Amino acid sequence: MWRRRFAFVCSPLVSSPKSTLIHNQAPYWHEHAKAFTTGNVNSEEGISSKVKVPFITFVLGLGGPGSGKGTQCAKIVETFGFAHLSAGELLRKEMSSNSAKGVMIRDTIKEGKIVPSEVTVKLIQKAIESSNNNKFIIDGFPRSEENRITFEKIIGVEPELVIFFDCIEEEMVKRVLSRNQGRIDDNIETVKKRLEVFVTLSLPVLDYYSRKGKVRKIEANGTVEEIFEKVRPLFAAEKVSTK
Ligand SMILES: Nc1ncnc2c1ncn2[C@@H]1O[C@H](COP(=O)(O)OP(=O)(O)OP(=O)(O)O)[C@@H](O)[C@H]1O
Ligand SMILES: O=c1ccn([C@@H]2O[C@H](COP(=O)(O)O)[C@@H](O)[C@H]2O)c(=O)[nH]1
Ligand SMILES: [Mg+2]
Repeated sequence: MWRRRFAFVCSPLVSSPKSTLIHNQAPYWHEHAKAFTTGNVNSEEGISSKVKVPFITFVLGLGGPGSGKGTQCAKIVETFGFAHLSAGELLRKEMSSNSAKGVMIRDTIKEGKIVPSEVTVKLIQKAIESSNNNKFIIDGFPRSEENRITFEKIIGVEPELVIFFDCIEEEMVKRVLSRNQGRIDDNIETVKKRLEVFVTLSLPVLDYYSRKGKVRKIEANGTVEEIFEKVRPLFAAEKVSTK
């Protein structure tokens, strides 16, 4: 499957001079590219411009819990055909096993803390590998600078676009507490901790991408439709490929 996908993956963005592929790192895509492309790799320069890698969009968890990341990602998927990778969902699936790792994930989520980066990145990596899509919207990740650095080291790509759902705290808390999906972290104690983690660990990620000019802030207090009408133009813009 990986071979087949690599043969068809084609993003004008990543093969342009503006490519955000991180040369000198990129071990993950680089290794696959070497294995599955037909001689376009120049080993001295890293990945050549002809090598295709998936177009990746991150939606960061910088809007905080309940800011509407999952809801808006679902609409982006429906409208623009992205594959939705929710880091939180991947972790929740993994935690349902009673393995030591599952228990560790459960305890971490319950405390509103961040699961070790390697665990989350491996789950994301597996999800990308088993997908037939070539563009991914990653919801709620990276949660910290350490997450970001680990992702870039292992996966070897940077996001084209970072959408920040900026929602007032009162509204976020209200939404989370009425979500009613049985999540172990949807209670006031954990929400307070998650908000703290958001400010101390996730905001620096937003700062990092802001300095690179990648962040688009969406005011996320209105209705789902109102918010999506602000999201839509980001994907219609020339810069973001939805092909
Ligand atoms: N604009 C909105 N207005 C009212 N309710 C909303 C809006 N967007 C999402 N919701 C509802 O709020 C709850 C939280 O939304 P969602 O799950 O999308 O947030 P999230 O940012 O993914 O949160 P988390 O980080 O906790 O996963 C859900 O029950 C969702 O249906
Ligand atoms: O990259 C991540 C994403 C999530 N977590 C943990 O999961 C919960 C819930 O995440 P949601 O995105 O809100 O569904 C989050 O509070 C963290 O405990 C993580 O560790 N790393
Ligand atoms: Mg969510």
